[in-house]
Amino acid sequence: MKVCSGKEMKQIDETAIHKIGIPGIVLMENAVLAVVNEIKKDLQNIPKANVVIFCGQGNNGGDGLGVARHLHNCGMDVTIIFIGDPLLLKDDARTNYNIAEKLQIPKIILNKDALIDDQIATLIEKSDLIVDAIFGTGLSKPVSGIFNDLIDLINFYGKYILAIDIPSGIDSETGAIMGNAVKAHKTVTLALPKIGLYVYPGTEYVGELVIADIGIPKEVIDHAQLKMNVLREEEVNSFIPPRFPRSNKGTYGRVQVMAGSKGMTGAAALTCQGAFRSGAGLVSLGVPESITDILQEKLTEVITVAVHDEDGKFCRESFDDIKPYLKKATVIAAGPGIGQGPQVTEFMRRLIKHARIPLVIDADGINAIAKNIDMLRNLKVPVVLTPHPGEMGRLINKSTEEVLANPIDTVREFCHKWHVILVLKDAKTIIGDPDGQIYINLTGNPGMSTAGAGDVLTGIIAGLIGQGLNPYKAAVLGTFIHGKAGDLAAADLGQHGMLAGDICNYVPKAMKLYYPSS
Ligand SMILES: NC(=O)C1=CN([C@@H]2O[C@H](COP(=O)(O)OP(=O)(O)OC[C@H]3O[C@@H](n4cnc5c(N)ncnc54)[C@H](O)[C@@H]3O)[C@@H](O)[C@H]2O)[C@H](O)CC1
Ligand SMILES: [K+]
Repeated sequence: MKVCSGKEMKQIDETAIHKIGIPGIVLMENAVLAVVNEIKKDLQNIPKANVVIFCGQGNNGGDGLGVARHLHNCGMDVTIIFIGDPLLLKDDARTNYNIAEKLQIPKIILNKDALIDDQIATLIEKSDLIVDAIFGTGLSKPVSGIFNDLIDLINFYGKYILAIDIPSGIDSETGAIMGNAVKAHKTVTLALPKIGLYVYPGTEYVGELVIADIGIPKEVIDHAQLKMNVLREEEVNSFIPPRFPRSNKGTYGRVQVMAGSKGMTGAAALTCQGAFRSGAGLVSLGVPESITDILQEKLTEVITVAVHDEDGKFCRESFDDIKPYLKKATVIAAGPGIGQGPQVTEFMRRLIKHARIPLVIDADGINAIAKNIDMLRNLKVPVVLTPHPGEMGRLINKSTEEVLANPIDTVREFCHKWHVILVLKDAKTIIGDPDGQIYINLTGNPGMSTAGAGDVLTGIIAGLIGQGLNPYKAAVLGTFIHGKAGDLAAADLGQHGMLAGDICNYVPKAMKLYYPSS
């Protein structure tokens, strides 16, 4: 599903109004009715519920004023708290204000210099529900003064809070908290979800997210050519590579894994298992000679190929040994547990230079690239890199903090510059492609912060590419399934003790949720 910034939403809104001819008040009324619908569900067991609606002087406030009218009509006890100057209201918001005034819905007007007295606190304390319609996508500067104090007060009483479009105080494009923000239990976002609802820290203020259709034509949304996306549960099935009744192991690809070093055999094993668990037909593991026996012992289904070894690590000559096997493979997964050093870097350089099938590169494979970024020049095949923020920082000579301060732009710029697919792993993993498309992943949990989880992801993505999925879709689906497997593992075992191997073992069940015939 497409996701947008406030600016993009405004543009879409204007196209619907001015080019298509849908009156703005129709869109606002659709928004209002969607919010009212949610409120009725939330308050169904409370007769004559007490609702306080905080309204700003923009269109978000206009939505809130419309909601006040409908709830008043249903017999609820509604109070509007309007912050700002009613004379500055425009168009549709003014219309809803005038209607509320004619209906004499109880209202308190606070100008921006007003003092918040006990009356407001008492109203909040007595309420069954608070509606936050102070700011929506039009938030343009940090929240201060009376707005800041009101937000503190709204959050203080622990009442059920429903935010319209986006909790007031969150930047719709970056998810930044602009000084202070309403901590909602539910957010009803209008038309398309806003980026800031999915990105930290804003995402922690959203509560349950409801996406409300307000009648903007599909054509208008398509025309906007939005680049931000989330993969929603109902879309997953269309990404999963099919199983065919008449097929054999060759149908589902051969993944060539290059992983492991002395003391790091587990990384190689998990990568191979990740590939198999996501549905790969064959997995072959190229591994430094001295640790081959250990991996043969660990891995029953995997073919192992011993390659030249220097101090238990891959080296320049390892590539010559693996070259004949690359001809038979569909995709390469390289990097987990390979360690560091000049020989490892040289191995990675040769692998990237000569590969003629897609590559998925993780961990020390990425560190090798960071030492010699020129390896990424003139790529002839799709390359998927799966860095965590630290590895990402090394790729672009920035600190982890700098990467985390702006993860989406970081991904976008790197993908564009180097023509690669990037999976920036974090609590909300971001997946970018060279054309500027970005997915924010919504699955996963803190239990997945455990050694080896990344190796499993590398294997899953490679396994999906092996089954014929295009590498970007494989990166998006692989990240989603990896997170879902983690969620299933956590549901069964709890977050504290789950292991990377558990995540791997739940991958088949995670895929089965979206491909039930398997
Ligand atoms: N998605 C749609 O198609 C529809 C959205 N609707 C709603 O409209 C808002 C966006 O409305 P807009 O008027 O552009 O902005 P806001 O209401 O968010 O606020 C603007 C208002 O607030 C002032 N302001 C901004 N930041 C601050 C600040 N930090 N301190 C004080 N004042 C501030 C600004 O100057 C303006 O006066 C969208 O979110 C939806 O809720 C439509 O109702 C339906 C169609
Ligand atoms: K709001």
